[in-house]
Amino acid sequence: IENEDSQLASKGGLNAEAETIVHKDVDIVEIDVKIDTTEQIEIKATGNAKAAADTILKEDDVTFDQLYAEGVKAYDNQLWYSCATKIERAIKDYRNYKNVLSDCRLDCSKGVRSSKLSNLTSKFAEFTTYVKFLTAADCFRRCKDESLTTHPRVTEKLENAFEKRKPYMYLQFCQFKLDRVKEAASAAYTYYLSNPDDVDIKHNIVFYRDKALVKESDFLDLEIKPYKEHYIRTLLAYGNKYWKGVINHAELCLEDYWKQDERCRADCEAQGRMKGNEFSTGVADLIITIITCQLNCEETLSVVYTDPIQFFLRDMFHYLQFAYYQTNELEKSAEATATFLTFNSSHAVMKENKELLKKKLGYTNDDFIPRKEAAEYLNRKREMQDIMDFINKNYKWPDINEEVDEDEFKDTLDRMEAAEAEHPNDWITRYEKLGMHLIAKSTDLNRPERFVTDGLLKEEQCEEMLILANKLRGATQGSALFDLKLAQQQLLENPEEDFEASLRQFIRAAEVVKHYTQSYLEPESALYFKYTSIVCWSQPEDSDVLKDCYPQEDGTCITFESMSDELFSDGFTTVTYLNNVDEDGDFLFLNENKGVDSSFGVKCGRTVGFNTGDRHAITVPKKGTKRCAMVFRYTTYRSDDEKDFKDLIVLLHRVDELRMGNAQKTSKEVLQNFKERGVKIVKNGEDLKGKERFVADGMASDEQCETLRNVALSLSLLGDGYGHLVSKPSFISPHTEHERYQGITVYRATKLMHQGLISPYGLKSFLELSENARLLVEKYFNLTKPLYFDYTHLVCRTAVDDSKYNRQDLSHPVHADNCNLQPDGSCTKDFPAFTQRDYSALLYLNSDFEGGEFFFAHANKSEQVSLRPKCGRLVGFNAGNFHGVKAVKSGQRCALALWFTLNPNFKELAHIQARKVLKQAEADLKTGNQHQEL
Ligand SMILES: O=C(O)CCC(=O)C(=O)O
Ligand SMILES: [Fe+2]
Repeated sequence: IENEDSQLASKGGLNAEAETIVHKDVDIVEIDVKIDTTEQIEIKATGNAKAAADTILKEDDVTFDQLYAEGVKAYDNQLWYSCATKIERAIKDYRNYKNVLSDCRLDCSKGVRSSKLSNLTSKFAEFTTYVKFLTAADCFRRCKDESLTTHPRVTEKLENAFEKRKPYMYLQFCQFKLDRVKEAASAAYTYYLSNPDDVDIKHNIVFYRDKALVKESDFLDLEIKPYKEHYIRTLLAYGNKYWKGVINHAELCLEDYWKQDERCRADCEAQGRMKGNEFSTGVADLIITIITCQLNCEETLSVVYTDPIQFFLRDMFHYLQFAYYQTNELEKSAEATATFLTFNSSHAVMKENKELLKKKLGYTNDDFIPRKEAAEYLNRKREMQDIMDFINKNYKWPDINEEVDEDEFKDTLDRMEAAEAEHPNDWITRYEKLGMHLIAKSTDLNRPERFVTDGLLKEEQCEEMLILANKLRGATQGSALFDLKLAQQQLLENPEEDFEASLRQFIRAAEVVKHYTQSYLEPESALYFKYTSIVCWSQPEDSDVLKDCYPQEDGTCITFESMSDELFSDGFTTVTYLNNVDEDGDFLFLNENKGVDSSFGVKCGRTVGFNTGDRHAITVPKKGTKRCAMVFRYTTYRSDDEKDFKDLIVLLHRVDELRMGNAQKTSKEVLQNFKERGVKIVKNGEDLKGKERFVADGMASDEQCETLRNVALSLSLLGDGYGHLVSKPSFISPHTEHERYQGITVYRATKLMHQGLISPYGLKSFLELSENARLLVEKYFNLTKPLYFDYTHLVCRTAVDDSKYNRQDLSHPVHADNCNLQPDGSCTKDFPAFTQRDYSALLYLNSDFEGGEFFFAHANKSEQVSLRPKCGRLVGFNAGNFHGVKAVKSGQRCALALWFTLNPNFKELAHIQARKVLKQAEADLKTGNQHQEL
């Protein structure tokens, strides 16, 4: 029989764990305990009169709250004996108290103990639930009253202290002072297990071991539960190949485990407090807290030392299976096998073991019956998980300001105020969601209107913008400048498409930064561009030119005296960096004494905003390094709006029209051409119940589908280690946790081809299929203006847990691609939707998966018509149509997703670059040249 020996052995017994506690050799001569006693002192608030009375009360009547307070007092007074006994008794009484409560919960829920209300019934359904609560409450209170002679005063703080084993810290010290070193060592160890990060306790343990010479085996966990002890002994016996011992302890471990699990779940009822005064919402939220707590029991109980042990419960059946096999109790071994497999049915080793047992016992599958307790346990766990999955998807969680009661009201107000300060307005919050993160605001930066925000440009946008920076005009004083005048001139001379696209990127980036700035500043009137440029700084040839002046972001260098001391009412500046500068190159906000108020490093996408009159400077980067940024100036006067900016836009349109006009073919011609190549329109708008919709088959061959699928998956083959090249693929789908979602853009694919990780053929297919799709959509809808790629994404969605779950969710919820679908069914064309998208298409690459149908939907999100994807099938539609994707229940669904725009400003630059790179690669292939760096 096989067994993952190494895996089982490496679970680590007592020794392995003990090492982590005591290995650090710290030299301590005197034991040093720091205990903050202030918080315990206030526990004594039971009142002096009562405390005095307690001393004459029978010992049994004193409860842990008082015992603990008295113990701490004795500690303060250095009465070590009293301290040790009081604290020990407090611990015992607390344990007893907790046990009574969970016994009561269990007895009441099992009906072992009845309530005086048990005869109360109602024929009305709505009262049955009430009666159930009433009966349970009555039972619990009576039980508590009967079982506890005196009632402790328990606060949350006190309970936390006991749960975190804080009394053991005192006990440890008092025992030590009484020269009971072994007891002290165990108390210290017990405290350590719940507070493994506590440095003091680690030192003390080292002291006990090295200086007081306490044997490792004498460090006992004084709070250990029987099942944990049996677990440890199971492992020890297993290590010694003492199979009878393994069986004995593993069985005892499980027996106690089931009891502890029941208790743990029952104790969850004490979790959480009811919020608000609305019955249904208060109770419902509480129920969710309870279920969440119950789902955590497995992890809580699997902590034997300081961390949860993975597969603790499941692996007990592995030990049992193996031990029973060794002692030739094959039926029991088979039972353990069956039980293990209910935890994990696809465990390879266990499956092999099962086959072996089948042969030996002449068993069929039906003879493998798991243990009842385990089967029940797992059923319950799955049920709870399903409920919570469903809740997480569909439940309306409380809003912040919903149902606040008096006490909480102030707190809520404070929180709202804080949130308000955090997010100056709603726009900024929305930007944050897009990864644009405000890292410092004016209140942090000492002067009004200053801010620093990260993430305003993506890495690829920076790269594209640097292409423009490379066309910079003459260096004066170490800075060089690119402005829109120069851009226009160059475009006229040489209207290349990639230059055109870079300029469009620049304009778009400028618009984003302007919008962000305006949102942040909330000026009375709108902001207009006054000046837009790209400035790069590097060390000047002659370092003297920077000697008596402060280099500025706009490329100038001025004296401190010529800096303005006043903020302008109508001038604002932003600087958005285009590259990462590792050393130097910092941005500095200055104060009136020439000092630095604050400074920031330079990285792609970071944006600094300030009033144009504000004092600032930069440090010039070290030799050989360039520091580039887009520098924009704004005004609040419309009449000052930058003329160059507008002229450039007009010019770009003209250049584009000219190029497209030359290549235009009629729709009829193009569609005929597609038909001849085997493309068939299989469904039109009428079939699909919507105006601008169609389905075409034959848009890709099996071979092309396969090639594209490989391109889509090439990223995940990379794994880590290419962090500089690819951001980690997002493995969990943004839409559902039941699917993995991997995608690749044209930009990434081009980079990967350059690295030799995707073949030129792969990239070529990617571009060709995209272009065919674009052309078909443009011509099918008979558009009179050219249609451009806006964004192209090759994506696979993979079911992670196969069809085990009866999934209620969608692979992609109903949405439109260019607006925000509102609950009332309307769709608003505003931020953060990609409003520039006019048409969408999906080219499917395979059909060997379950579920995953595409569907068009009504405004209320219900299904209208659905389609099964298959290789070569294309669905094209107006981007305003509502649509979604059903759950991918098993297997992997890959598609080429394409979004198009009629606005040339949003042209996806990556296609143009990719074509260029590909052309070069093909030429190189012919001549046998190596690729050159991008
Ligand atoms: O994959 C599909 O069928 C549709 C995906 C989609 O609608 C989207 O990504 O916006
Ligand atoms: Fe979509």
